Amino acid sequence: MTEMMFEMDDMISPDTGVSVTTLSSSRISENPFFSDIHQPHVSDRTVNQPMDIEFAPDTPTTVQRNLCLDATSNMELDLSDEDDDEVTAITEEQKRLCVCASRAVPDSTQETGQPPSKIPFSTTFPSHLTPITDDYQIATEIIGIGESGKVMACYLKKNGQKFALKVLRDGAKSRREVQLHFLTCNHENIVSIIDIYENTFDGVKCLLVVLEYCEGGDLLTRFEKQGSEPYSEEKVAKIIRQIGSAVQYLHDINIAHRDVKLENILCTTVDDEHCVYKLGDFGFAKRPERNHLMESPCCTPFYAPPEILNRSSYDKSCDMWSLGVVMYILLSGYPPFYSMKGLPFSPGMQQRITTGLYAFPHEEWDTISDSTKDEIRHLLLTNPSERTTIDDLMDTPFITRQKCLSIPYNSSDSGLSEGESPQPQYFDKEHTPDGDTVEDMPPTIRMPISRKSEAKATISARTFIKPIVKAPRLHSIQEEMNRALDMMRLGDETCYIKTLQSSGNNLFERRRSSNLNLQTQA
Ligand SMILES: Nc1ncnc2c1ncn2[C@@H]1O[C@H](COP(=O)(O)OP(=O)(O)OP(=O)(O)O)[C@@H](O)[C@H]1O
Repeated sequence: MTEMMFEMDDMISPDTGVSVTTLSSSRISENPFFSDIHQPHVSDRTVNQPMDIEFAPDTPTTVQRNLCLDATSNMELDLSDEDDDEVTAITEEQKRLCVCASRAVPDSTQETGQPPSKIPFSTTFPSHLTPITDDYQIATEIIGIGESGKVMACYLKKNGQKFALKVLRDGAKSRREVQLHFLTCNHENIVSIIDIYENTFDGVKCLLVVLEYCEGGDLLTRFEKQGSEPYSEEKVAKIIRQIGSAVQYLHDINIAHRDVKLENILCTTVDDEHCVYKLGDFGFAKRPERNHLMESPCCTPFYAPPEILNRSSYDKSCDMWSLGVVMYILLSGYPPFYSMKGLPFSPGMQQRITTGLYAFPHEEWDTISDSTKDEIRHLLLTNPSERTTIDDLMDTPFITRQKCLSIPYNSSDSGLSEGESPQPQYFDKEHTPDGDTVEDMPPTIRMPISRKSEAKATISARTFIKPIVKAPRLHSIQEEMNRALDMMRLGDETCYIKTLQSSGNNLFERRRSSNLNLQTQA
């Protein structure tokens, strides 16, 4: 863990003083954080006037369209990884943005559909410079907490419709997040951006992103609420089909999301049957330069592919690995790679990820069809060039559901004859992952098979999970990991460095108080 680096979040968590407890929406009040709102200090910039939005309650994209058509404020970005030829005159960009936002948006009740046609790139996004409180009432209700802070509820004053509000500290990284999210959010399986505001609080410039509210919450919370009981293959196929459609759309226009995980999959409703799954949080999204591989470390360790942990160059296929991890978790209730000691990350876990060593333990996986397990194997291939591409995945029977899933388990998969239990094999010293003792390593199954060498692949029985070692519950690890990430996130761009006074650093506090004591004694 100590060797890993993650991108710094140059976002802030506005200290609203509001309790993290979710409050009932009936207790809406102006959030104190926003009561002190004032105009940005850049006075020579064209300022958006409050828009006269004709609001259609069930179609948030109408607001987006109106926002776009009304937009007069576009910020040019100077992102080092952007191609020069994409920086065009603001008015031209604006026109193109308006065209893209005015497109008919597919009916969100459809499970999947044709993604909108390709959209042009831009280095700008339309934003309001007026106080958000002109148009929205900010509630004290916290609807989610992430690395960048709280996501709050807000209500459009005109009609009381509920939205989610994400507050980002203004900076190159958050502008990239908003830009890439804005450009892609017309896809029905990507969370829609409704409005963007640029406001300043206590001298800190912020981007306030109003998002469509997904009342079903994030998939991790939802999954765990029902006890992390594995979902059926059909249900997982539905989720992967929809999120895969979003990823396909992103990859088509050369954007890697780089943080596909259960927390970033949002559910439009609490009702399973009508739920549409949407990809959110573009905090790590990146468009690699043409013919260039990405290098900046990113991702969340659970979902991070070997090439990221090894700090090698990587491409969009990192999203495919993460999709494989999502699929695995939803079908079993635990992640394929985890620390034997319940830690958020360990050298042993890193070694298993980099060598692609994971199991399909019988208890949960015997009832899962071989073809589905094969899809996971092809997603969790350590060699990114052999990994299933999104186009391949969207064509598989698992997604298209053209073939029957219930293929009986074949014990020969694990190299065992019928009725025979897997015999523990142990890593030799060379292969023992650091941080996990040899005793921690038993029964299992098989290494992922390269699609290219599939025909002649010998299935090696490898061992790594002791039957009694229960996969840790996701949330407890997640919380621990978030704490670790909070301390560790470093980026290739802007860093937000706390002052010594606000750092809460124990050593600093001790030295300061001993220094004070010395001064007092003197
Ligand atoms: N549009 C939305 N509707 C409902 N809940 C949302 C919405 N957006 C975010 N949330 C909730 O807030 C949480 C954090 O949101 P998000 O992932 O965007 O923030 P983040 O700070 O970028 O998180 P991360 O820790 O993944 O970097 C989500 O996991 C989800 O529970």
